[in-house]
Amino acid sequence: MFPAVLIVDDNKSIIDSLEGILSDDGFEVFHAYNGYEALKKIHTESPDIVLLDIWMPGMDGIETLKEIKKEYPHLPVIMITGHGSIESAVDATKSGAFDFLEKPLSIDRVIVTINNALNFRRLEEENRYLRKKSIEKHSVNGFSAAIQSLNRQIMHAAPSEASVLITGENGTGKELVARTLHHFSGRPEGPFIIINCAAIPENNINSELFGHDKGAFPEAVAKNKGKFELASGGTLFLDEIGDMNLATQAMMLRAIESKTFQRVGGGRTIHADVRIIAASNKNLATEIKKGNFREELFYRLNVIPVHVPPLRERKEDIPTLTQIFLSACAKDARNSAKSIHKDAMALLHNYDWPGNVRELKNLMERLHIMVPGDTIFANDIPHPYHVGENTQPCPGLFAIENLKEATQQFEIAFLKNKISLESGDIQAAAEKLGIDPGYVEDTIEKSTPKKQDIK
Ligand SMILES: Nc1ncnc2c1ncn2[C@@H]1O[C@H](COP(=O)(O)OP(=O)(O)OP(=O)(O)O)[C@@H](O)[C@H]1O
Repeated sequence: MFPAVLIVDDNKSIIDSLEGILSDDGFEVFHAYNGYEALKKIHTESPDIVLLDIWMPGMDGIETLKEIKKEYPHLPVIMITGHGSIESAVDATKSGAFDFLEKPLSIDRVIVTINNALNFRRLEEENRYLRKKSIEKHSVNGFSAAIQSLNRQIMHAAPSEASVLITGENGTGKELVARTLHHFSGRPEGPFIIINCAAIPENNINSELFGHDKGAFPEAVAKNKGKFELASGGTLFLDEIGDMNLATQAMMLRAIESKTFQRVGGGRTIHADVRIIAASNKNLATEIKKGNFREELFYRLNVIPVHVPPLRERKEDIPTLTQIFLSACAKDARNSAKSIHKDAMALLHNYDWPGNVRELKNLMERLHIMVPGDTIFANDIPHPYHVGENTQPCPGLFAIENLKEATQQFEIAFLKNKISLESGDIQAAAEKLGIDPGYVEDTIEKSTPKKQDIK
């Protein structure tokens, strides 16, 4: 398909000559003699680019540009200016014009500028597409009340410039929350820079955070920007902030408070336009009491506290997350997503997930690869996850010397396991085993110590 260009000029001879040149170069060309007509043509012909004269009677080029940008913010517009009207052209670029061309028009420059604008538009579209994909990929998924409330907090906190402190166990999704905050902030186009505070080598920390000038220390053979500077215009994510040493905490506090810093070996004060988001899996209040964390820094970071609960406290999210991860694996591998049998799901439900969502995601990736069929059954789930199924059903079974007692112990463990696979539903477990639910209930009840039995 040929790119379509709309030329807007009240001067017929300019339209004619541009139309001739651009048609010869393979463009589809439309024209309009004034701003009103241009807006209509954009609506009916959907051009890929507009060449717009600044000086026109009635609605002039700048006004037309503003109207175009209101409705079609991504449509590139190149202004055509008379000789000596550079100031208006600069105004136009401030109002969203891609570039300007000065009369008399040079054919080469017209073609180059149009191609630049089209390339830019293509890149922008690609960028928007990738951003959308990335937002989908980075959504904090789950229908539990806890996740719904977390998403509401994210939406409230994101547009503000205030610091956010995210707490939660490993693998609960703290980095994901930080990325989502950045996506929905007022600076989504800016960089998202991560500092893993637990992983920076102590001897290098200043330079890592604030950069260094050439010659600052023997290894500094060239100037280097630190993470603070790299995050300018975007978000700086301080992961595992609880592991930052006290001296670095003091420097960090100074930089956050003054919004300025200096490179190592550099005298110049650099302004940092950075939004701070921090995360910790440690209880910082406890760390303050122990003298490991600066109280002032805590208050600086904790302007908006956000807690991500562990997966064991929101097990109702497991089916949704499982499905999302299996679909993502299938999409990456370009094959179809596997489903999970309900016995396998019961196992996932019984497990406590110490590694939280990361552990669930890793398990799904493994099962997607290792399970040959379309369905993941309970016996496909690796053993550590068979909680309640008890690979060691009755510890000490062989130490029992009485056959009747050993049989009873085994029976109890066996029944408990089947009940847990049915998510606690005795009726369903009994039905599967083809026995009377009353019998199952009695057996389990007999095995449960009564209050008066507990001395
Ligand atoms: N609610 C969720 N929906 C979808 N994916 C999630 C969710 N929560 C976490 N994940 C995924 O789980 C993995 C671990 O999450 P993340 O790295 O954000 O955890 P974390 O709390 O920052 O971990 P750590 O404390 O170890 O740094 C990531 O791949 C993330 O995309």
